[in-house]
Amino acid sequence: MIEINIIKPLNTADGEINLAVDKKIEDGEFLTLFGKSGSGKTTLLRIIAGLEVPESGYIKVDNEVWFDSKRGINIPPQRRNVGFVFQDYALFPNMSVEDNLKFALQDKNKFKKVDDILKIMEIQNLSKMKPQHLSGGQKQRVAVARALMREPKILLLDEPLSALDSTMRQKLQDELFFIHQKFGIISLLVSHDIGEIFRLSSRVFKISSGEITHDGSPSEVFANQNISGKFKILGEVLSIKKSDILYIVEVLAHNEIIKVTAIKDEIKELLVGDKILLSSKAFNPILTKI
Ligand SMILES: Nc1ncnc2c1ncn2[C@@H]1O[C@H](COP(=O)(O)OP(=O)(O)OP(=O)(O)O)[C@@H](O)[C@H]1O
Repeated sequence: MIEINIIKPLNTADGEINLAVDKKIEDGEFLTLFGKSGSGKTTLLRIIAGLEVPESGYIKVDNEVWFDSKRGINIPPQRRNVGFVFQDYALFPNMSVEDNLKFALQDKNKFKKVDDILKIMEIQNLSKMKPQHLSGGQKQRVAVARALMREPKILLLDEPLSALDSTMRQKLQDELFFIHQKFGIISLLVSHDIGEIFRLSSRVFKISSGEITHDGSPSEVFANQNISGKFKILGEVLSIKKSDILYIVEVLAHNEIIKVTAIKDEIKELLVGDKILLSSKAFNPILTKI
């Protein structure tokens, strides 16, 4: 279990805000941090990894104190049992895949583990290759493999899949979920992709200006529980155009563009780029084999 109660002032484009978090994260949780750019998501991961120091508070993991401002405790990053995966892979370009993984090992007698992890991630065939010859999906698999080398208690995933195309993204989502289950790791993911969040997370923190405003399951955090629609689909607003007394909203959902008519009240707070839930009460689906 992670117990975190910290405050850290952040200098943002909108002035100084306080990143203030007081939460417990249980073993086995797959937690996603969701929120606007600059709300403090990456900083929270970096604080847990020991790469940023809070102004005050404490972080305990399984009753081991990693940080306590009052007691002057701040365990360095290399002694915190975390694996970190970034969007840009951060692999050593001049080292082979195998050497990238070996580098992460503290105990050099454990080289056999490299083979085990290569096998689990299905990248044995890449072991002698250098990162520049790998595709984005392969690089990210290597980055996840490297993060697993020290058997982390916590896996910190900072938008790890956002540079990948949707097919590769879904494949790696499945793999991240498999790893999470297999190793019994607490996974903390930063993601802007609502589909991804629903697929992976057991719990979501919605962060706004440094504060966790919502904490719950994906459907509790995103879906309006009062909607009793028979059919629901997540989408993103592409455009909002006025047409006589109505508005036409173009929504991207599962790579399809859907045009929806809306009244003024419905589009009042809607902006292009907003994630939305599209639902219908009277719905008669037609099944077609493809
Ligand atoms: N050590 C620091 N001291 C003060 N301010 C910081 C520090 N680190 C980051 N910030 C500021 O805090 C704000 C939040 O940054 P952070 O990277 O955590 O946001 P984010 O929610 O991850 O955004 P994005 O989705 O764009 O990655 C930014 O405005 C950043 O400049």
